[in-house]
Amino acid sequence: MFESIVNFLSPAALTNSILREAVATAPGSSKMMTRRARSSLESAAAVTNTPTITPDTMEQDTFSNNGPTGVDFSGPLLTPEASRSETSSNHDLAVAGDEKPQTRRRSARMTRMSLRALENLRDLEEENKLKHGEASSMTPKERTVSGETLINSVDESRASPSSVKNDANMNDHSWSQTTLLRDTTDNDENAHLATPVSKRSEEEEEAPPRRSLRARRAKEDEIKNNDKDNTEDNMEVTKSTTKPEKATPPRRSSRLSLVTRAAEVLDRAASVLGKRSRDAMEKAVMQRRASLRPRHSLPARDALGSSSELPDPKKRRVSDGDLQAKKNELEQEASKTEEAEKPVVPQFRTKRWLDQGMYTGQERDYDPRLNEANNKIRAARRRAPPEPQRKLLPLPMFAGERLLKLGRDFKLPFDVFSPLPPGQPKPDEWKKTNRNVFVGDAASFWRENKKIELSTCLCDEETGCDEDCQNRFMFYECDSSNCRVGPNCGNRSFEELKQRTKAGGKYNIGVEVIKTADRGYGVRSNRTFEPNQVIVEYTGEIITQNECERRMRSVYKNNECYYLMYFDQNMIIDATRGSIARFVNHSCAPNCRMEKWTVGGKPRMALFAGDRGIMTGEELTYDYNFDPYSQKNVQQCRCGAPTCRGVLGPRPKEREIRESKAEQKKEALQKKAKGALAGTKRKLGSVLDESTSALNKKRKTIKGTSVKTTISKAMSKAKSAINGKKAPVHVKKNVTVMKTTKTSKSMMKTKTISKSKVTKVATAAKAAKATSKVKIQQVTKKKTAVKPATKETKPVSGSERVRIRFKATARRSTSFKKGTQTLKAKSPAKKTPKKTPSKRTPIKSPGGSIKSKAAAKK
Ligand SMILES: C[S@@+](CC[C@H](N)C(=O)[O-])C[C@H]1O[C@@H](n2cnc3c(N)ncnc32)[C@H](O)[C@@H]1O
Repeated sequence: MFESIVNFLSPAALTNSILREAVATAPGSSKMMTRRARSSLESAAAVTNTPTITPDTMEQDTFSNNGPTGVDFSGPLLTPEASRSETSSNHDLAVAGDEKPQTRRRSARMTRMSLRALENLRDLEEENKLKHGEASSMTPKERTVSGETLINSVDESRASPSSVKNDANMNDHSWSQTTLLRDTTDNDENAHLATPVSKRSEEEEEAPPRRSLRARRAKEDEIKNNDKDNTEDNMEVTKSTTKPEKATPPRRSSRLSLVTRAAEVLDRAASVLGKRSRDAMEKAVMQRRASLRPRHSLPARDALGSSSELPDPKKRRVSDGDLQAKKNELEQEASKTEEAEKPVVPQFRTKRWLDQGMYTGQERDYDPRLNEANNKIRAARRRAPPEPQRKLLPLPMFAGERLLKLGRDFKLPFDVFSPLPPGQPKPDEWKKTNRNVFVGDAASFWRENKKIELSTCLCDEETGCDEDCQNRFMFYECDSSNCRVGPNCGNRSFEELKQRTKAGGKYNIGVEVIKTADRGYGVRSNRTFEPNQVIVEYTGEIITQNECERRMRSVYKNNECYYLMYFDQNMIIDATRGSIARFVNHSCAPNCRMEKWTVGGKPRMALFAGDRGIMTGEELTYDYNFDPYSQKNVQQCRCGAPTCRGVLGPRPKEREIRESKAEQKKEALQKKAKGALAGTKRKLGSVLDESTSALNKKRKTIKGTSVKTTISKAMSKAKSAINGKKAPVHVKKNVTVMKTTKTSKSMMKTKTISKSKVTKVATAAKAAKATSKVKIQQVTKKKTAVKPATKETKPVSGSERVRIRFKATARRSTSFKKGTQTLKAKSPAKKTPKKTPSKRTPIKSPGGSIKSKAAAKK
């Protein structure tokens, strides 16, 4: 292999070899040379720009010009020192000019081969001369210093086969570096330059074999035969060097590297041999000597820390500064790699243990009227030193002095008790309003009832406004204008609702929308409600009947759900845009009631808990008292109650009865109206228009009685009540217009509202009973002096006040019965809807419908 490389790399050496063969084939005549050999030499010289060593030139050079050796080679190459110096020099040049040191080594080998050939020639010459009796030009001493000696000396110095392999190792450095750099992170041991090639190279450096020329040539032939076979393998190896893990056999890569290097060196040798001058050589030698430095200045192999930095004989000549910089660089890379490989330790948040559970608010100065955020702010303001955090949950019974003294509703979080199922949809097309809004003509049609506003209950602070409260009977909410009890009054539901909802939060609002299985959306409670406690107000747009019919024809004609409800004064409340109460469904066995109350002189609707109260998570329902007005609008009821009527509204049989009775009434009224039009005196309460509206119908059914008569009757009843007689109560028989409810209040209303001519007002009896506590003889004596309460403007004495109240109560009781007539008489006819709606509207009546209907008649 060595020989083949030498021949391959050095055409000059090849030339000399051929020359030597030529001479050997023609012993005895140095000048006799075959034409073939000469042409070979000339062609070789042409390739290498080397002067052809023909016998002529050889004779000229050898014997005339250059002393004993007679060859124009650079002197230092002939000694080991010179050889080493040139190695260093070439290396330096290579570093400076990006050249590789192999160039120098091959020139040395070429020189050696040339010398060897020249020595052989000289030996042959000598022998010829001896044969021909010529004196040898060489001294015996010079003969000993023959080509072999020089070759040996060169071999000993550097140019041994091992050094060639070492060169191969150098050539393979790029491969080794690539591979070993990759291996650095995997295995530090691999980081050393302990590749098989380098190891072998080192071993051979330690004990370089002295092979004979013949052995080398034999090996050369053998390698030549193998070279062809290995060429393809070498190419594959080149590709495989880019693969990180698959390290190719070092021998293959050395060959590959040698082949590539050989191609480079072949070109370089031609240029170097042709251009290099003696001066340049001497200069290079001088530089090389200057660059020699003691080996101990190099860092230890281990200290380099990376296989790519492990020094080989050439690398050690890098300056200390470069090595240090390289070392630092590698250390930084290693540290980066270590950092990158460090496992990421997740940062866990400190667990915050619960110190309060379902009994929220018990451990704090908690105001249930405020929400959590405001309570925190409040607590922060009031709390001077920070309270030590409790380690244990306190028992509810030891909730604190404040709880024992003041008391507080137990609040189980509704979402803990009954969480909403996941994925609950929310109604998207819902426009919310929490107050009534008058739309269109409704504002001009509607007016406050100032008379009722002046009603004042007779309750005192001891009893509060309990079930006997006069205002409560009348569905009037107490306030400062009609009640003297104050905050302890129990008849201020809407005020309580206002304060509760103002605090905010789901608990305070108390209801939330849910999606039911088969009835669309519904409403359920977030908390418990006591019996008859207000839950949520029903608000929306207040519209006239005409507007309602218009909407039904155009806007809601394809709707399945209607949010219409009778309100007040022939008005309808449309909660299509309204409060959350619009989602409350119907049930034939409801747990809530819808009631209309007068608050501050204005009617308002609200949902109240039933007599059983409401538990957390219950769905809220009330009886729609639905009046479909048309078979087409009848809807199937899915309330699931055992007493379910099957449809929204009354049972079909009931409805038929209702409808037939309504027809009869209608006909009777029409007859009366015709009679009136024919010249008969028209009575109050007769038909004003031919509308088939339910509201109109209601008005038509009530016959008028004079206020005077009513008052006198009420007074007589009051007297009899005072004297211990029971006031006669006539229960209404006709249920077509009004429906009864289960509450005592509504029962009372039911009794009071009747179309009977002798309607007796239970409230009058109640009021009379209340006034029986005071002496009312004066009242009876001076009853003609009683003035209407509405005109009372100046302060009056206590007895007078009682008297006035009595009269007011009597007037109210008559207004239930005949208020409609009064209002009709007072209200302008043009404001009353006159046209009969072509299509009846399915409108709900509130649970407290009797009262609301009564109010509507006023
Ligand atoms: C005021 S809305 C109630 C809220 C309605 N469920 C929704 O999704 O908007 C009245 C409508 O609800 C439906 N509904 C209410 N209660 C029902 C019941 N018990 N059975 C069947 N449908 C009912 C009817 O379609 C009715 O027209």
